[in-house]
Amino acid sequence: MSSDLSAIVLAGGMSSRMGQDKALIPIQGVPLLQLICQMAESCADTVYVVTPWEERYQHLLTPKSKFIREVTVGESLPHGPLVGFAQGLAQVQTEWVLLLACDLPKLEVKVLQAWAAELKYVEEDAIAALVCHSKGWEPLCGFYRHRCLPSLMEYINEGGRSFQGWLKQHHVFVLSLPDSEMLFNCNTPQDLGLLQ
Ligand SMILES: Nc1nc2c(ncn2[C@@H]2O[C@H](COP(=O)(O)OP(=O)(O)OP(=O)(O)O)[C@@H](O)[C@H]2O)c(=O)[nH]1
Repeated sequence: MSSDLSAIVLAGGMSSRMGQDKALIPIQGVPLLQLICQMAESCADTVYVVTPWEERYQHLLTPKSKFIREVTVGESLPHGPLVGFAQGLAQVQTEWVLLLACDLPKLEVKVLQAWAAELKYVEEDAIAALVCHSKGWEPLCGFYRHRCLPSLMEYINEGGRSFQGWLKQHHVFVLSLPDSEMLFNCNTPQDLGLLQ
């Protein structure tokens, strides 16, 4: 296991609320998925894009990114971000993984890098380092220890599909909430309108 950091970017959602593929929406001329991969590259050695649709995103790959093809596991795709994350994590070798959704247009490199620098202070028994807000943990913009995989698989195999439900069973290190809107999720055409 390497002590370096890798990143997983999830790009297997249906974007049903947006009505068009969120990963392909240009933000200042750059497709959102590509933008997220560029940000992830600023702190991770390798960026893994977990998706069932490699062909659709082939042209967006950045120099340090590669695909992990998501497969069905007895249920039709999409099976949700928790299963997508587990399939990605099973292929990754680093001690820590930065997990990112592909719909975070206000992500900030300097905050990701500051958080990554804090990982050396995370208690040994913590399985993740995440921001906590009023609705619970922010699971799709934070860090996970690779050794959370057995517990994650057990939770999934018992039918669990909720990050909050799984995280509730564990100790999680609290990352400082950024004093910006960088966790803004772009889910709907109205959200997109707020960006312009
Ligand atoms: N790999 C993978 N990623 C997923 C899956 N479901 C959601 N995601 C990703 O998880 C992140 C958050 O997704 P959501 O906004 O909750 O769901 P969505 O399917 O993209 O959008 P809606 O259909 O509007 O709910 C996005 O980066 C999605 O691409 C999945 O089954 N597999």
